[in-house]
Amino acid sequence: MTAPAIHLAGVLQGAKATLIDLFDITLPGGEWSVLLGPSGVGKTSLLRLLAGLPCAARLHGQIKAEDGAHLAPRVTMMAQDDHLLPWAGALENVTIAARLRGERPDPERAEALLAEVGLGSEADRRPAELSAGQRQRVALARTLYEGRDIVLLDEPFSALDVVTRHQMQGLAARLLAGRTVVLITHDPAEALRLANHAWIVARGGISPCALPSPPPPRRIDAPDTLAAQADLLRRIGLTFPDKAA
Ligand SMILES: Nc1ncnc2c1ncn2[C@@H]1O[C@H](COP(=O)(O)OP(=O)(O)OP(=O)(O)O)[C@@H](O)[C@H]1O
Repeated sequence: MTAPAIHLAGVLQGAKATLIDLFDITLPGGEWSVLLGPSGVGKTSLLRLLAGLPCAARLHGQIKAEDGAHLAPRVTMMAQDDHLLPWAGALENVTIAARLRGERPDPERAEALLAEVGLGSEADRRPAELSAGQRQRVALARTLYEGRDIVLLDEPFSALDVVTRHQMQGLAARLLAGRTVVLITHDPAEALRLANHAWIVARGGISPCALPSPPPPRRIDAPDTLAAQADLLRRIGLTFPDKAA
């Protein structure tokens, strides 16, 4: 089965007020869709609803795979918190979901993924012995290990230094090619590097953003990428003074 498109439509309702007013979007199958928007607007809530996880917000509307099959069994989500088991080493954490499902783990594949995220020599170290960025890379390896058709990434590279972040973006783009990926980020450069499609999430709804024509992963220093980044920054509310202050 190929990675499906996802249709999301409706109104996202928070505990006290509407979070996102009427939206109707389709996230194309087998490509990266990036969601940007202000803190607290409801991006993580949307991802949790997509994953079938408990959520304080309610969607009055629908989320469905365009191929009609159930979403939840085909989804894996990398949350903002790494959610690593504190008593397990990095390698065990990569295979934890499979083991909880009663599946036989594949340590060679897990080791290869840990090596890909630059942690080949840290396989036995527990989360408390790793830096925040290293923990985030273990969580990325765990997400990649799951091998699902639909991959939800909630600010997956936020704890990484700029060079490691660039490497992990390239790795994720390569290893998740052909999957339906939904990425939340606050980083316009990251959005422009990775997005096939980008959306701005706001109280008034969800609207698409224009992207440069070269396919991702794009060069972050290309002139059209930099111009699109300035446009995106304006759209998410940054104002540029005419002269440097
Ligand atoms: N467990 C919860 N109980 C009650 N309200 C919650 C809970 N989690 C989130 N909220 C509220 O729901 C709203 C949307 O939160 P959500 O985490 O989806 O926003 P977000 O756009 O992902 O923000 P950020 O970019 O800061 O991660 C916020 O107003 C938040 O305060």
